[in-house]
Amino acid sequence: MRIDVLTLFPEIFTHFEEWSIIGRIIDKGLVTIRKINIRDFSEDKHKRVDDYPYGGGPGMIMKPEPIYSAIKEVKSDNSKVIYLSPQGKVLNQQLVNRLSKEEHLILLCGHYEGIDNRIIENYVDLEISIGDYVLTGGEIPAMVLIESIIRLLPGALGKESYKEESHFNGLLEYPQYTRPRVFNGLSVPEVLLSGNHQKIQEWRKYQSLKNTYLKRPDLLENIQLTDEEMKILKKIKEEFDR
Ligand SMILES: NC[C@H]1CCC[C@@H](CNc2ccc(C(N)=O)cn2)C1
Repeated sequence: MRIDVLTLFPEIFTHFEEWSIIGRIIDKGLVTIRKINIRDFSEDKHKRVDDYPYGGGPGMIMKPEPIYSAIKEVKSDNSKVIYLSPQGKVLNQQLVNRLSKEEHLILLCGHYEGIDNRIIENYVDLEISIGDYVLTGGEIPAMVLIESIIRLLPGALGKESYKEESHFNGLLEYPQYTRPRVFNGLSVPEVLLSGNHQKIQEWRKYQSLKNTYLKRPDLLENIQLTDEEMKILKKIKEEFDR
């Protein structure tokens, strides 16, 4: 997979590319990430990339030409141009899974008050939001998007491979514990020390359903539960809906 990030602040991505899992996935050659400085595509002698908004109003707007030239430079037939913005489709694992199958992603990071709408309307394939809040630039949302996607690439997660649950099968994860057995007088649930894998699996499924029902019941609307899971959920509702 190829990812090109169009940004005015390429330096923010330097450590990101070397950091932890991202660096390892890049070193494995599973993805190449390029930082394209939009300012390099500004034609005017002052290298302007922004200008005052038509119709007045606060702040500056990113000019369309430099962005268009940058997109044209990197775009090919199999490219998807993604603009990170609060107006985008809110990112979830389903969308991440879908994007992880793409060959070439071009991530456009906006800044200031916005980018000229003619870019969004005519050259952006997909607007994505990482959540309902506003940031100064699209760079951090771009990093969130990149990490969520590339960790799914085949071979990305080696020994630290994820379990199905943490891979977000739609339910929230069960509680996790490690040594010591007793910490500040708090001990680990006995079942996890029993070595009884059937019981451990049942306990974990119960905990996932309980966590999801108590913390994010909305997620349960979009999941097809098995008969077994429905039975467990019914028990949980009786227990907690007193
Ligand atoms: N002023 C609105 C808009 C103008 C153009 C630049 C964006 C960058 N900021 C972002 C980008 C994305 C998100 C998100 N939730 O994914 C939040 N913030 C902000």
